[in-house]
Amino acid sequence: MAGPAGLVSKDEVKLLIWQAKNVNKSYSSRAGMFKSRRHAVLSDVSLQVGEKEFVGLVGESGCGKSTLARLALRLERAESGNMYLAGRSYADYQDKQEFYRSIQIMFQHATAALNPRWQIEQILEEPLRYLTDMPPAKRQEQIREIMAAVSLPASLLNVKPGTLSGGQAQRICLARTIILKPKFIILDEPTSSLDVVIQEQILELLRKLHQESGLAFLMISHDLEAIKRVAGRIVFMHEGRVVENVKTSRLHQVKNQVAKRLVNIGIVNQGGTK
Ligand SMILES: Nc1ncnc2c1ncn2[C@@H]1O[C@H](COP(=O)(O)OP(=O)(O)OP(=O)(O)O)[C@@H](O)[C@H]1O
Repeated sequence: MAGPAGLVSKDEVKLLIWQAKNVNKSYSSRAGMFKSRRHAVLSDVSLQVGEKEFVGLVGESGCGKSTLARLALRLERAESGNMYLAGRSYADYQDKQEFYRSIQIMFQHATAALNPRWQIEQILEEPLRYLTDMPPAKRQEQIREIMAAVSLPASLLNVKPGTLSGGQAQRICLARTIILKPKFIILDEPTSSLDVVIQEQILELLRKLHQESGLAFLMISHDLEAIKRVAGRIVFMHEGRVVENVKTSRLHQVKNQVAKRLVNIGIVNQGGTK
């Protein structure tokens, strides 16, 4: 059984891949013409992801999920607290390349970031070229391997993103996220912009990738039903705090009232609970 506050059970997970410990983050907002006020977005957030785990992070819009993801990727700094990747504090990663080889994120609307002028092959090669010393022949091999892993034909390598279907484009984004074989992968709303049929296919693909690769994933979503399909453990956030942490098979046992409501409703909409 999962423990409190987003932490894994020591009986079930031996090695932690990623950890946020007592993280706090706030932003300034205008309060009148000359004043600004700080409001807390993350309050004392602790969350752990173990080796080979697939963890879901669910909560209402604005509760701080994406902020946590941006902090995890070092795109912003926390005011206090610590984060750890593969047992090392973020402060110990002086080498940016080493850090970003170990952790990758797929953002919501990732397909919009696919360079329309590049062929798919160039798009997939870019992280290998800049973050590894891999020779060209090995890069080609890796690209073909990753296309097979996301169930796309190698013939698509020569086309540009504009010719792809929505589902194919999402698979390419996923391929680019995992091509470096990072230790830890964050997926921020990976299916929310897709229609139901494609959503289903991408969730199935994620399940397959997780099973076959044994990598650790954290999937952020409003959609508890989608998270239930892929995650072994689910962490609930509410107003910047982790309020519940439970194995997916024991969702019926959640105690926190907010989490209970979300479990009963199933889906959290952009504007709050349905
Ligand atoms: N750069 C920023 N400056 C000021 N406020 C911000 C900034 N980024 C996020 N916020 C605020 O922080 C809160 C949390 O935002 P965040 O995007 O992390 O929530 P979320 O749970 O991911 O929401 P959603 O599911 O809608 O993406 C919101 O109130 C948001 O307006």
